[in-house]
Amino acid sequence: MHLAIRGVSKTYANGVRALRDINLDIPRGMYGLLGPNGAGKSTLMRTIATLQEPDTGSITLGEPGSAPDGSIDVVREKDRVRRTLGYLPQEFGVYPSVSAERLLDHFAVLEGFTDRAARRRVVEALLRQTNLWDVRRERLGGYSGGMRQRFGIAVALLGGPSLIIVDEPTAGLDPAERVRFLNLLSEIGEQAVVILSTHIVEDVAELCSRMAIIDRGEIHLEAEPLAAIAALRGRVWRRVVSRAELPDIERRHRVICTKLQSGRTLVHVYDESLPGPDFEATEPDLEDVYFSVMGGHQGARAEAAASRVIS
Ligand SMILES: Nc1ncnc2c1ncn2[C@@H]1O[C@H](COP(=O)(O)OP(=O)(O)OP(=O)(O)O)[C@@H](O)[C@H]1O
Repeated sequence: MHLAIRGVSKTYANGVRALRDINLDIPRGMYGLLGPNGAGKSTLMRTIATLQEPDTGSITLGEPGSAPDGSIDVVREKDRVRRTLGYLPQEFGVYPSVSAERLLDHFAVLEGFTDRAARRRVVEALLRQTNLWDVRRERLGGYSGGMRQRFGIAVALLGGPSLIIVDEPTAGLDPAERVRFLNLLSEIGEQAVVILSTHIVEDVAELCSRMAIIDRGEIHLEAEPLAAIAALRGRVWRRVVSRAELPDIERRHRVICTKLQSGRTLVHVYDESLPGPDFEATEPDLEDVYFSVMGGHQGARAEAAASRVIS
């Protein structure tokens, strides 16, 4: 499976240009769509999930190289997409007084599992896969945020989708739940196209073999995270500074980001060579890539663009 997005644009009635000429190729596996609040992630996710239409552009789901009639036109053939789509929106409601097992069984009926025995098997398998089997009889209203998200994934997986869209799933999860949720996603990514939309850099760093960075409706980088990090190697320098020194550093250097580390301020700057005697080389990570791109450091951008692989 492969999702091809070509020239997709969307302007809302209030004049906000949420998507500007988006072009992406998304292969099987975990794909991270990373960007800040308001970047256009949900707009793109809802468009791929057939919940809204773009003003222009096309989206195609199919096997790479398959006959054109074997692939699905996502904008025009909504019913076909919905049959093979699992979508976990940013917010979803559950019936708080119903148990996970009953509600999943109900959704399985809607999904077309009319044979009772077959339906029980599917529901059990999904509850086990999402690690909810032991709590299947508890009311959903008592579930934690992470348990709810895993229940959402169980619902999304009914019917064996080949395209799964997960919009900002880890916001608000505690660290243990987050790891459990990401592990579940990576397992699913072995069989399907999974698009994870998030503003959390670590989610993408830990999980995704490919990614795009989106801001203000535009794609600023499409790359393999490891290649994008490698492209920055030798160009990121660190220095511990006092808060008073910071404005001067920001004036004189291309600051990628500042972090607090055990109460001290740590600055990362972008430069082709050692920017000064007080700096030392540091191993770049995906946060450096993200903030370099968002900060518009041209060098970083050009380098990262060179690592771009169009599949
Ligand atoms: N229905 C709508 N009508 C008008 N403007 C909208 C609508 N939905 C989103 N927008 C605007 O479009 C832009 C992109 O929003 P979108 O929700 O797609 O971004 P996002 O990256 O998902 O951000 P967030 O994480 O905050 O949801 C924002 O400026 C937002 O205010």
